[in-house]
Amino acid sequence: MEAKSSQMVGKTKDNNKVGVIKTWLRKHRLIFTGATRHPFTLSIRDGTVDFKSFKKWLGQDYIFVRAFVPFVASVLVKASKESDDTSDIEVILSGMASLNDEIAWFKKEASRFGVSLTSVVPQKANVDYCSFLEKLMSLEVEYPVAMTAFWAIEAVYQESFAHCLEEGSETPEELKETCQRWGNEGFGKYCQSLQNIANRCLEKAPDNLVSKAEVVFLHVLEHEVEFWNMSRLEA
Ligand SMILES: Cc1ncc(CNC=O)c(N)n1
Repeated sequence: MEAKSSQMVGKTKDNNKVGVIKTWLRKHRLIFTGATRHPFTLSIRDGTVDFKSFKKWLGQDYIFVRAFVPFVASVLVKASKESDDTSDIEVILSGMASLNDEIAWFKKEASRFGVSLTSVVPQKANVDYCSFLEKLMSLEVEYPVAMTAFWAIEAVYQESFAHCLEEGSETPEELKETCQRWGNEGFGKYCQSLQNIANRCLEKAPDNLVSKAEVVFLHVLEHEVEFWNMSRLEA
């Protein structure tokens, strides 16, 4: 088999076969694993999680999700203008619909855990992540770049929480619903659809856009790690 450098970017033969995103996942595997196998989610999986940490994450994530809605709406607008495939809209719209359920779920879950969502103060990592989203909402950000960010944001949660439901995990009963929300098979398929859309866009995109999207992907991973880090109680 011909060895191809994993550093090769752009339209190599390999990219066209496995997709740009797969090549990035290989190239940046350690960083991706840092986001999807974080000590916080691993502590959920092994049952040692501190519920205070969980509550802290819950309150912060509610704020994030509220900011995520207009971001997804901005991706929808870009798709309606720039996409050559009408099914993109349907996938993005289904994501928006689940965010509607998700907001209701956060409210229910917060009351179950005694977290007051109206008094949550956004922490620095959250503010930083939300302003990153804000920048991506700009009309100047191209559809393939925004789509890559969208996929990466969803994929980190999917991979993280699916791991908490795998055979051998000892996730506490009270947290299984949370893990199900992002770790279920349907959410996995939705993330795969987002990845397919991003791949298709990236394959047609000029090299400079592909590089830009790769940088955005890495930024998402950094923000996700910082976001999980917030659940540390001393933070
Ligand atoms: C910080 C963060 N990243 C990704 C997600 C998952 N997307 C929507 O729920 C989330 N809830 N929070």
